[in-house]
Amino acid sequence: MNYPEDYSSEINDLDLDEYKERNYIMDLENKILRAELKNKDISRENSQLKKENEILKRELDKLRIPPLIMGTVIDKISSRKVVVKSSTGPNFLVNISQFVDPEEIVPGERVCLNQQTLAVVEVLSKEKDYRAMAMEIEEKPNITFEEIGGLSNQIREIKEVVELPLKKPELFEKIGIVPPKGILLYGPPGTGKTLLAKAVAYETNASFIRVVGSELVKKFIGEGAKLVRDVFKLAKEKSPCIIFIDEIDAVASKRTESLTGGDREVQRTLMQLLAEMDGFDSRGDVKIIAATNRPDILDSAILRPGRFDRIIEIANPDEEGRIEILKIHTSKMNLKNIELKDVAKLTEGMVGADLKAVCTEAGMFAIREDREYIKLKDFEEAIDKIKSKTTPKEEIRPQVSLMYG
Ligand SMILES: Nc1ncnc2c1ncn2[C@@H]1O[C@H](COP(=O)(O)OP(=O)(O)OP(=O)(O)O)[C@@H](O)[C@H]1O
Repeated sequence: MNYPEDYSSEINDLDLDEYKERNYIMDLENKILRAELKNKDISRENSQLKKENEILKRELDKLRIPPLIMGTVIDKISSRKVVVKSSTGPNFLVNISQFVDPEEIVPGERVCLNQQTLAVVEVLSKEKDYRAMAMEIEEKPNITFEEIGGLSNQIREIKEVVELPLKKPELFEKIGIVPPKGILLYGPPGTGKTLLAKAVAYETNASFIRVVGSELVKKFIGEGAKLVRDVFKLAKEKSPCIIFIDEIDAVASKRTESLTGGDREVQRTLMQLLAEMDGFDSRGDVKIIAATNRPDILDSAILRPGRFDRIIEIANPDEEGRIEILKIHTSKMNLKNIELKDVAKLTEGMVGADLKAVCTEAGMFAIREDREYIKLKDFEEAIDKIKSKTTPKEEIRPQVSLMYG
């Protein structure tokens, strides 16, 4: 069919308008798609930040909770009033907080008192009692030496002084030497001291009890020495057992002349620790591993022979060490064109805990970009992020005179 000329140009105009409109719609659709992707990204980041916020809030709450006083119920006067013998000494007639079921409170029960009001705010069950007593108990921690990077010399030494006496005590008897009772690991935070102690427990089929020095003396006022006694008692029950005392400097720093109340508490706790160590047989199947970031402030009494008489440095990892640690933490990650040597070069000064954080963070960068593999750029960004959060770790060594009393 033939159209008059002016009619066909009308169709062309129509086509052009339609074309423009379609382009405009496509443009809008693209914009919507990009906005949706951006929105997804932001909400993913938002939920990540929310999670981080939750964790930080919980940490803050923990820090805000004032220490509680522990005590034992002696007598129940009425449904909401009891006499409690506090761990600090005196007996108190106190109220039971409305959050506690008064039925649970019977004479002999261990309870926690609020420091200000002295009201009973918590009842400690036997199991909870131990937990609250700053002990973390693991029947058999699931960490092997293969999961620890860059510490092969230290692992060899630990094997000699802890594993061998536990596995072959008769060897020491035959030769006629006494294996060390305790070893002290010292080095910056996050270098793998706890990891090492756990791996020793795993390799020797021992249970693992972890106590934190600062919690022994600060969590429950007046209970430090009793906690130490309980730790050793429990270790004997659970033997073979590794007792791991983290932050030992909190209970074993050099004695000062004038003692405040808090210092006296620390002193009592330290004395109990020394007495417990002196009292047990080094050929037995309880071994003590202590850790500190501050060997320079330790009281020489704890380093005497028969106590912590092996001192092992767990220093910042060197480049080889960092490669080994990175290998461990990236073993399940999908890496593309990455030489761990290059990553190790960029992470000078970082410890194991930082390197683990770098690996996780690099993975997060890939996820944020909806990628299923991780590239070097993710690591570079992750390193920048972790470096901006951490301060360089100082190396502090024990004074030689301290090492041998
Ligand atoms: N040498 C290492 N090899 C592999 N991973 C490590 C190493 N060091 C640290 N890490 C990682 O960092 C985490 C924290 O390390 P760990 O708790 O053992 O350090 P730490 O020296 O005990 O620190 P702190 O002094 O703060 O208690 C470990 O769970 C592990 O994931």
